[in-house]
Amino acid sequence: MKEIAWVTAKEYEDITYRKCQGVARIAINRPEIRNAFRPKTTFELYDAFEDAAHDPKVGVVLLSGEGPSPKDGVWAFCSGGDQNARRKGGYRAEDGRDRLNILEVQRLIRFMTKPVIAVVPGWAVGGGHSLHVVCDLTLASKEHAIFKQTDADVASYDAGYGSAYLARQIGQKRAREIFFLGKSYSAQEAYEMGMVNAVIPHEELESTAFEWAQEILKKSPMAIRMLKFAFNLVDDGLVGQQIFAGEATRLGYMTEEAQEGRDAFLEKRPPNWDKFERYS
Ligand SMILES: CC(C)(COP(=O)(O)OP(=O)(O)OC[C@H]1O[C@@H](n2cnc3c(N)ncnc32)[C@H](O)[C@@H]1OP(=O)(O)O)[C@@H](O)C(=O)NCCC(=O)NCCSC(=O)CCC(=O)c1ccccc1C(=O)O
Repeated sequence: MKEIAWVTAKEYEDITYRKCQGVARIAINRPEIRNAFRPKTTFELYDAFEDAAHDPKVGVVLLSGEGPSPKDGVWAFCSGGDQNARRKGGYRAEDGRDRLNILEVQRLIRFMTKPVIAVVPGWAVGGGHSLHVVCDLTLASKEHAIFKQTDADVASYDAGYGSAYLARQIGQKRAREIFFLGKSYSAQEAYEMGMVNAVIPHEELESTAFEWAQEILKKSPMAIRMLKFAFNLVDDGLVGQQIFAGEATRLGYMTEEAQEGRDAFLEKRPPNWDKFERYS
């Protein structure tokens, strides 16, 4: 198996952040508690995703979990909100305020122009399950990935992408079963349901994810972002329309016609539209 020459992009406490050949890899690094996230983790995830979103050299992001746990050797992608940090108004941050800021991370994954691949080496549970759902693609460890929704066990409910969008992926009956019963599903079962793209031998999981990213990087970045937002549009309502239309505006800005509009304003003259085709 070829080693990937990851270079650390930034040091954090709760996550790792690396880059290599157009791919960014962000991983939660709290393996002793199955990579549960506290507000600090989500602040760091947001910061790293923002960097990856705006780095012109990055075209694909991998989201994963470090492991295995030094305590018992078990692998995890993420086990959701850290229940130790949970208070009445959300998850207690270092500033003493209670937050639900994983939802901001979900939106960034959803709305960024680049595909995000969930690389699931072990448990994907609760809010960790929702995180894989919101990613564009999911690759799962054949031996260690387990998918489970425990939200209702701890009186939580991701009522957005984690549940309703999951139902768009695998159907209403299956999604309701996952949430209402909270059973564990293997990578193969998750694949058969349609919420996992491929089941990969654990040893090859990361290299396969990297290869998938390299395949995506061979495609037109414009086509990839238009496709991502086209896939999102129908489920994202007016925000989906806004984002897709924003990309259409970007393409419009690239035309001579749009440049004539800008130039005419700057030159304090009426725009000359006559030279542009009025397409039927
Ligand atoms: C993940 C398990 C199924 C793994 O089981 P197992 O392999 O048997 O390991 P354990 O012995 O249970 O766990 C090892 C160790 O880790 C600790 N731990 C595990 N998960 C968590 C956690 N989420 N928080 C805190 N600690 C955790 C566990 O206590 C053990 O510690 P020891 O000291 O070694 O004993 C199993 O661990 C499990 O079921 N975990 C809990 C899963 C869970 O219920 N997660 C929370 C779901 S709710 C949620 O995620 C909401 C967050 C969210 O996305 C959201 C949704 C909607 C609005 C807002 C939000 C938001 O912003 O939060």
